[in-house]
Amino acid sequence: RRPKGFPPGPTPLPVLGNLLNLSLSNPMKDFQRLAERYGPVYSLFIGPNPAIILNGVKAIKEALVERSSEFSGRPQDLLVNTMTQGKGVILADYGLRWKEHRRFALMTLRNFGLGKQSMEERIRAELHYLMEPLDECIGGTMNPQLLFHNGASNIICQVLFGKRFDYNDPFIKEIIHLYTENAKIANGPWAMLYDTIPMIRNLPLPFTQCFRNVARCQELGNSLLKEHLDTHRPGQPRDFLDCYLDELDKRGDDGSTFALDQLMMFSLDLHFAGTDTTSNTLLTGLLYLMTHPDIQEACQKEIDRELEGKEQASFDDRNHMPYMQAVIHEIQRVANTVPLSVFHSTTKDTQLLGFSIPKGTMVIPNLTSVLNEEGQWKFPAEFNPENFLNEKGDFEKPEAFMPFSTGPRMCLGEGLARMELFLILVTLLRRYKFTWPVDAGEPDYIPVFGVTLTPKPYRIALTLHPAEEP
Ligand code: HEM
Repeated sequence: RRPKGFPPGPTPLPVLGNLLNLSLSNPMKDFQRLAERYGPVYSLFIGPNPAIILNGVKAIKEALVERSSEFSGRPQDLLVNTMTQGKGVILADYGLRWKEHRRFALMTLRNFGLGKQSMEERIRAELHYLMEPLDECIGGTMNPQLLFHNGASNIICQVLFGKRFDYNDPFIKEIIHLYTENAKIANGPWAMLYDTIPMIRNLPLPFTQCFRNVARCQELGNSLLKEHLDTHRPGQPRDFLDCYLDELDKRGDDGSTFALDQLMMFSLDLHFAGTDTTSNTLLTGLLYLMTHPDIQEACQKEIDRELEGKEQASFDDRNHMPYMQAVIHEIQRVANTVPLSVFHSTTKDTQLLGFSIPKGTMVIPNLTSVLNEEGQWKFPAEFNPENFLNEKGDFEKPEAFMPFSTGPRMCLGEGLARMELFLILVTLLRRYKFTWPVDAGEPDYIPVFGVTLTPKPYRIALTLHPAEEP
């Protein structure tokens, strides 16, 4: 039964709640249909537990920004919580552990490579490796599926663990496979069943695969941690792991939330979040650029003009490349990489758009609804950089651009992700011309659903961009 004053929604069934109102494999269309019927804030029952779904920029901003302290919790009783064993930062509830770890992550990432200069160097160095397999394919075709995962993973790996891995190294191959599989399981049909029907949780059903995957990620990560524990010199941090070990020394037992048993899941959180997001955005970008050659050419014209005589692109170049900026933002808008954000929960009894929302209610910010919202975009249903250009051709970012979410829980890797997207796309478009292979049939833009949206596998055909031809 809905609490008094709670947002409306379809009638729940005993035990199953509103499970039958949603497609288990991809509920996105159902979420949209229900918003059309019940309005921007409506409710569903995940088994016995009430949840609210926020749609559109007004509802999401009012909750996550204006009432941020009331809407910045995380649910603690889902499959993903069992997966991460209550550790790490992404799923930490609103409170001291989250606050201390988020602040530490932002500060350390900034000092340790997210500081503009050195991070740019790392991304450029990785680009060199990223372009090797592409160079080998000039005049032919290839599937770029793993390439961007490898690149993005290595960039964050260097910050966290102080090293990069060859793209054929068993570590990177296995960990990326485990991450991508878990990103699909975590929002998939078995996760919905696990969250809805607590009595099935101890049964040997397919969701147990994600627990085995996490255990294996930890095993892989622990060997890196052990190396660090053996070689760490206090006060001389080489990377994120060392910084955390220093922090542990510094804090002793001052009652803080820092603890050695937090460190592995914390690092895996950052590694996973930094891998499966940027890479899927890049994959979507390439898909759209190949199938919109006029947009690709307009990018290349601006790149050739603005970078003329420069050996390589720098992140500051974006300030005089409005078209490229608009294209990258449009890629992020259509990629909609984290379609339902990460679920939030209310930290106390609160109000939203006239509804009463009790403490502990699960909150699903439907970012998809904002990135496609009628009235917020000039061309919500097209791939069109004009969405980010004003009549003078200057870059302009509408307030509905929130692929990183908004409020205090907003993505903490935004700075890194934006730098990666700009430097990688500009460098690749400067060197190559990407085309849709003639024998590839019609492009399929409908992504595979999960915590992250992933384009279906496709091939690219590439030649050297004319300016790069010998
Ligand atoms: C295009 C790339 C990316 C997109 C679209 C993206 C999107 C998001 C979204 C939607 C959230 C949920 C925010 C919320 O709960 O309201 C999030 C959280 C998070 N992201 Fe990202 N992200 C990206 C890249 C990265 C990178 C590169 C990192 C690595 C440093 C990262 C680390 C995190 C972390 C740690 C959180 C949890 C923050 C918290 O709970 O306080 N993300 N991201």
